[in-house]
Amino acid sequence: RAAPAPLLPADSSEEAPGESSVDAGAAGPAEAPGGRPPDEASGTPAQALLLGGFGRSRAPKVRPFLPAWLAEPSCVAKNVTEDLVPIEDIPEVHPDLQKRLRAHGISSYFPVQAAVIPAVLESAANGFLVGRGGYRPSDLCVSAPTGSGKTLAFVIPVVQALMPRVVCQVRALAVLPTKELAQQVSKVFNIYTDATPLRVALVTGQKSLAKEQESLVQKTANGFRCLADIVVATPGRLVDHIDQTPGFSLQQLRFLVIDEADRMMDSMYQSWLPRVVAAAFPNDGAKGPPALLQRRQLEAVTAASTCCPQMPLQKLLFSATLTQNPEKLQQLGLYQPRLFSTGLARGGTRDTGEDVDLGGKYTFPVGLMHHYVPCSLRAKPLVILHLILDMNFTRVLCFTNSRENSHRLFLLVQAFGGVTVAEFSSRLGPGQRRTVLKQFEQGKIQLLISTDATARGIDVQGVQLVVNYDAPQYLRTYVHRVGRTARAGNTGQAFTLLLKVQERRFLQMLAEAGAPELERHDVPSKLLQPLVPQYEAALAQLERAVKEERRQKAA
Ligand SMILES: Nc1ncnc2c1ncn2[C@@H]1O[C@H](COP(=O)(O)OP(=O)(O)OP(=O)(O)O)[C@@H](O)[C@H]1O
Repeated sequence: RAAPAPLLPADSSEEAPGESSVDAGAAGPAEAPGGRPPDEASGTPAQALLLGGFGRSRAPKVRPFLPAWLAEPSCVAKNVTEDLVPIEDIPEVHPDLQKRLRAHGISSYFPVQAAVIPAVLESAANGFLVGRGGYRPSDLCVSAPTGSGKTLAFVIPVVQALMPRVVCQVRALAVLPTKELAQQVSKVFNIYTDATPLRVALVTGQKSLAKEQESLVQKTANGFRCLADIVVATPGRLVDHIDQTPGFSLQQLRFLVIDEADRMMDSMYQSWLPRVVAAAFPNDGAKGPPALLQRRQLEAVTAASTCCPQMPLQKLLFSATLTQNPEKLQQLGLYQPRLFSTGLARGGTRDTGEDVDLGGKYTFPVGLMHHYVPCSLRAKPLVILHLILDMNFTRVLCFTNSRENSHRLFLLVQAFGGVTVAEFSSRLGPGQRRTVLKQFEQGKIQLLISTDATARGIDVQGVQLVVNYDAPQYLRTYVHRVGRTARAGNTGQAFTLLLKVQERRFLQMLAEAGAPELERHDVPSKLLQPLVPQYEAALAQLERAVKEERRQKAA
């Protein structure tokens, strides 16, 4: 079996954990040190069949060759407790916004904010209609750990850049993968636009299309009036409005924020971006002399193309797990991109050929402690009950890999009693999901059992513990799940329950990602024993509940 060497191993473990560790024995001939072909290096004649020598050795790791902007990012400190920048040290931020920040208990910027806010403000230094010196500003990509304050890193400069606008038009669009996340981001925009004339609209499908249309445009005697400066949307609903809302125009769009950018590039979401970009340019193409500041589809940058200032469409990408795969990033059509990163750069640059290794593949919050619990399939529910009942955690977020698993575990814990428990998955309607999250935030729910619907971006204060009841399949999923705790400089714990067969691959996947070593946490059976009688009664009750649900479904 000759496995081709991965072109871009930087992303491989994300898609298929463990596959990056191809052993040399199976991988076929690899190049020997010094670049000689293997036969020559070993002195073995070509075509010779080697008997014995079955020792395994690791195939040399292929280093990705990255474009300079990816290989040489602007480095951002990752410790949000140490590298704070007092608000007054960034005087470019409008005094009203500074006041608002203080009113919300923020006296210093986190490192990612201190780096990104001035960069975005600089690109709008001459007003939002043209970039500095009339040139189109760079698109920005930001890769920083979960809970490091990426939301404010775009909210503050976008609000400030749009504050002097005279006519209401959609000038900023933030696209997020889920309704809950979009709602969370629109809340933050609302806080900072509150005392300004700017209006924020949320389009996620939580309300009817007609209701959302009413918040976007108003019919007038001679056309339509725009009612939103900033639109926060999920991709599907956004495309619905592009197609079906008369008068909804993105032709004045100045900022396109793509939060959770790696997720938004996944195949299921891909088609929304070309639709938005097409909607941001005039329909009549590039024929005829352009009107002042009229945007034209980007061609080669030449003296002629830069002499007519046009309103830029600047893309701002954010994620804790931003891909380094240039092919994936290319789909976004980034313009002279700039990367801010807390430790992503690896790979050679064309100029120096040197490696820039800033640590692991992704960075984790400094206050996060990672553990794993070796256990059998049967003991899993007991282990989670032990963690909650005996270790006194009061706000626990527990992830499973499917909504069925979430539901059953929820029914089981509920039947066991003694824990306030709820589930969160697509089984619930949007309204119910909102209520559950609110109750969890208010501390009314001790254990929230969830699918990956809450794995990304959701910012719930005070989560002390994340449990991976089912081990996540992908590295990215792990990063986001455990990132629901230890946010904004707080500490937190993450426990992953691992079956014997999962242990080696999982630990290897995390080691390759640069996660701090997972501490092994054994739960001896004598600690679980006292829970067994009540647990068995709960199992019997679960069986009855599942049968009843099946009966109701069939009826
Ligand atoms: N400068 C600051 N000082 C104190 N708290 C802050 C600051 N900036 C942000 N926060 C708080 O930190 C928390 C995490 O911020 P945010 O949700 O923006 O993180 P994030 O980097 O987007 O995380 P994720 O990758 O999980 O989406 C929020 O509760 C936010 O209010």
